[in-house]
Amino acid sequence: MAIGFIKKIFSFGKGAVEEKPAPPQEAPEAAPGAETITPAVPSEDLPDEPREVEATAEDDRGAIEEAEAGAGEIAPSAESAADEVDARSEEVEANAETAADESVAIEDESAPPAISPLVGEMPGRAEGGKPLSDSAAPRDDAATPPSVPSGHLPHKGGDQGETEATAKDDQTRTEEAAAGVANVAASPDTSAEDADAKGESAEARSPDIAAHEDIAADETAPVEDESVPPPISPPGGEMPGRAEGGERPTDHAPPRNEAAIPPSAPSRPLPHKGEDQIAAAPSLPKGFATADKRPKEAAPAPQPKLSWYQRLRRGLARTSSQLTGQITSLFTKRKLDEATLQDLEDLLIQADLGVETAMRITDTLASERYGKDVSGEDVSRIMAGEITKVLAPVAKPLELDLSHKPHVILVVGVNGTGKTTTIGKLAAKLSGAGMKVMLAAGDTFRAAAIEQLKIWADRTKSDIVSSKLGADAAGLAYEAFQLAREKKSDVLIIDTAGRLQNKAELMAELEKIVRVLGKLDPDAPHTVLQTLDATTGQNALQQVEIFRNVAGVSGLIMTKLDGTARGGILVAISAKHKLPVYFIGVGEGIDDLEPFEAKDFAEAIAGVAA
Ligand SMILES: Nc1nc2c(ncn2[C@@H]2O[C@H](COP(=O)(O)OP(=O)(O)OP(=O)(O)O)[C@@H](O)[C@H]2O)c(=O)[nH]1
Repeated sequence: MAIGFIKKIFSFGKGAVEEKPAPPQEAPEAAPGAETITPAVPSEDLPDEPREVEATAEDDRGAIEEAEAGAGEIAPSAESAADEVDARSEEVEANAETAADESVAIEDESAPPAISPLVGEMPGRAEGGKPLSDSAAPRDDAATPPSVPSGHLPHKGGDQGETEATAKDDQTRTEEAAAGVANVAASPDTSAEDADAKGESAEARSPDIAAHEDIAADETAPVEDESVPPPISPPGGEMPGRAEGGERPTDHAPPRNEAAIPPSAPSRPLPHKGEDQIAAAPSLPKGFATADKRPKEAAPAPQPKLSWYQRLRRGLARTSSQLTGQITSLFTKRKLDEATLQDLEDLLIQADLGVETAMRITDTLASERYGKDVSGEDVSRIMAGEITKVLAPVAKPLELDLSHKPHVILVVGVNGTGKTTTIGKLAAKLSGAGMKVMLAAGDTFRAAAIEQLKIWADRTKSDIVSSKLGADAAGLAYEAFQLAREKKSDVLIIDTAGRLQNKAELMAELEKIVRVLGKLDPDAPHTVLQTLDATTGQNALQQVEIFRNVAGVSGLIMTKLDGTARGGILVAISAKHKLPVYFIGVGEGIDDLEPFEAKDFAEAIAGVAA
């Protein structure tokens, strides 16, 4: 009986193969030695195109055994449905024949009957993709694919040689086949069993689905609960003004009578759960809203950026506080006499103000207060006045002669004094005013310097001329000048490598740059800017001296006055060299460059209250 049935089942093979070709040809060799059939391989693992199959005899034997076992199981019920099965077999055969016409692969296939029937007995597939075995949960998708592509089946001996199906694939297919047998037997019998199968299917998916449903149920529950009016509306009723976001209580609702307020009266109709939730939300957020509305004193307020003047004052605070502290202690309970004046002069010189400025201050103080009591405030006021007198003549704007096209600015200075940064700041001001600016990366010693200037050019929308590392800086300056002329730039700013003023070779190179520029225009460079680091102190005086001689420095910019500056030196430099001081740097930002103001600077150094 079982054998006869299997034979019939075999005849499904062709049709079934069309739907789901199995790894067939090895099947005949299958011996009842197969011990296990591993869980199905997901359909994705099944090759869509012919691929090498390497089936082991053991696997196939397993498949056969499984199939037989399946058939055996089927037998009792199948007997009663034998006619239907037969009819079904014929149907499938017919389908198989049709498929055979359509598929050469299947025609050629020497699929052994033992396999085909198993595959063919996947009614679900044959009948519209119903899962092979609903109970084969893990297979689901894997079992669903109606067929292994026909190309997967070995057509010829050569194909067999090439086929290398994994044991897993075979086991999968075999398992499917076995399951199919069960289904075939069951389905003709009663549709009730189908229903059962579906029931199983539902059960099979149930773990997942049930889990989802549970979650859904869990999620739904609170919604349901939230939609239950009593817990929500009482707060609304109790605090009508707050519950509904400030809505006034209804006229009929006694303002403070909780019992009189309908427990479930929402402020507006809630057609469905979603809105219910939204409507319910105000009752919860009330607490949160209150929390949100709490003053945000906990969050640290962002520190407002100090003005440039505040930064200047802070930067010069060390100088000024040290100075004023010493001055105050000097003049406590002392009348102004010669010894006191000498002590004051020493203090001012130590503060880098220079001998000349120190003497001006003491002379003025003596003329006003000699033999009288003197307070620290008196000294600070006089000091600020005298420093202002020194600085005022040098506090000049940077003049640009735009008839030059371009006005060439050469920037020089010791390493790290802020040349490149200052160039960026200047470019920002100029291009911001609508001028056409070109930058030249004349610091060819450091790759980082070139990159740094490129970034500044990018930020300030300036043109940039650069060359490779180690290139001749003078040559680059020359080319940049030519290019700036061609492009009709208003201003060309040339960066140079930082160099110590005592390095003769580097200073000679700087000289060469100036000379080369002069070949294109005798007046070029039209401005030679030297940057001075305000934290340097006395050394800055010497720097100016030497750079002025070598490069013809025509103006100064003091940088880093926002740091622990020793600004007194600028007074000494100004008094001695009388070079214009155009700007001061008060930070690393693009806007942290301020025109130099003598009075501000003087008062900051003298510690006069702002
Ligand atoms: N705080 C502060 N830092 C500044 C100021 N100006 C420049 N700097 C910083 O000083 C450092 C050196 O600046 P650069 O512009 O690279 O100096 P440089 O003269 O071009 O340096 P070299 O190319 O080595 O000669 C950088 O970290 C700048 O951000 C300023 O006004 N204030």
